[in-house]
This record gives sequence, C-alpha cells and structure tokens, in this order.
Amino acid sequence: MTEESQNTALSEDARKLFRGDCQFMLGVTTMAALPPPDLPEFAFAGRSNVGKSSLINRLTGRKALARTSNTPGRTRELNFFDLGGRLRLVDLPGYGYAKASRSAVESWTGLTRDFLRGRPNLRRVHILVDSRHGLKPVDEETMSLLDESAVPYQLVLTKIDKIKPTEAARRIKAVGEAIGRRPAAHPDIIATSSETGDGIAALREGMTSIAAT
Ligand SMILES: Nc1nc2c(ncn2[C@@H]2O[C@H](COP(=O)(O)OP(=O)(O)OP(=O)(O)O)[C@@H](O)[C@H]2O)c(=O)[nH]1
Repeated sequence: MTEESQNTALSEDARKLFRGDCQFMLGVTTMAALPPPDLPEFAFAGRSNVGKSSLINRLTGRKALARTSNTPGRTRELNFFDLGGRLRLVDLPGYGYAKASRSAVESWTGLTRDFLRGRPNLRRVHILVDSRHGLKPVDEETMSLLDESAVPYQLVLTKIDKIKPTEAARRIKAVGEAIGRRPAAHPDIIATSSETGDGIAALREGMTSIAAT
C-alpha cells in the first residue's frame, strides 16, 4: 500500500497532527534538562542503524528532522520533537552496536534508563527491530526493563521493504510469539518501511488515539 492511500485512510485527527506543525525542541543529556512532563510522549528505541531517524523523518513527513546517517551510534542525546503542541516524539540513543561487548542496557546511558523508568507522561515506547535480523538479546533486555517498570511498548519492524512478503510474515509471527507473555508489550506488531511508507499510517493512528485519551 502506498503512503498516499494510507493517508486517505488516516483519521482527520491523525492527519491534522502529523501533517501539522512539527519541530525539534531540544536535545537532553541530564534528567534536570528534561522538558516539563506536560504532554504525552512517545519514545523510539532500537539498535544502532535500525532505521530510527528515517522512521521519525517519515512519520513527521520531514526529510531531515532526525539525522540519518550510516555511522552507527551517532546520536547520544535524548532528542525531543514537538508535534503541534499536542504530543512529543522522543528519539532515544541507539543501543547495542554490533561490535560492542557490553549489553544493550549497560551501554545505554543512565539517563536513558532513568527516563524510561521514571517519566510519568511517557505513554508508549516503540522498540524498533530490523526486519532482516529479528529480535536480538539486547532488544529482549530492553523489553525486560520496560516490563519491570510497567511502561507500555510496541514492537515495530523496520525496513520491511528489504525482505520478501513470506519472510516478513514469518518474522512477524516469530516476534509475536516472543512477546506473547510479556506483560507490558502491545500484542500488535507494526511492520514499516521508511522507503515505501508501509505501516506509517498505523503508527500515526496509534499515537493519535493514545494522545487523545
Ligand atoms: N531500504 C530501507 N532502508 C532504510 C529504511 N530505513 C532506514 N534505512 C537505511 O538504513 C540506514 C540507517 O538508517 P538510520 O535512519 O540512519 O538509522 P538509525 O537507527 O537512526 O541509526 P543511528 O543514528 O546510528 O542509531 C540508512 O542507510 C537508511 O537509509 C527502510 O525502511 N528501508
């Protein structure tokens, strides 16, 4: 499905929100510098190079809102983006470089962990997983951290255009089974492509309806 046809299916509210004003607010390196917890926030987490910046750019319809690069692990701050004064997207540092020996959660800064565990207005964390690679132990560690802290999260497969539909179906099933008994996981997995726009409408719709409650 093209993004154009997906947009047609978007609710009026989601269309207004994601087609409206969107701007980079600030990059944060300490808890003291966080913006006041006065708007619903939706965070984006995942291994370096998973396609996080590309997804945020596609979601907001901006080409270079979040930096995209081929250099793994460039982003080290928590970056906040304001959507129409109604919600915020939070781009978290990528975790678990391919070559890192330490675990994902350890390699994350204390700031990221403190943010995930203690942010009262954090409504959902999107855990991005590369469709070609599937869940890695580092993703499982992140899920455990969120399960323990009772922070709702949803699995988002990225780069779905890079694999065949049969492979995609197998991947979605496998990830679905892996999250089966995890208490804070949303049961639906969203398969996305920042190239084709697949799954972008579903993501926008999910955030819009949560933000409205
Ligand atoms: N084919 C395809 N390529 C993608 C997609 N999303 C991202 N990429 C490519 O994957 C690479 C990494 O994408 P980024 O968006 O920079 O990844 P990131 O997770 O922000 O990376 P870090 O900043 O290192 O954590 C880039 O070369 C993108 O062009 C996608 O949906 N489809």
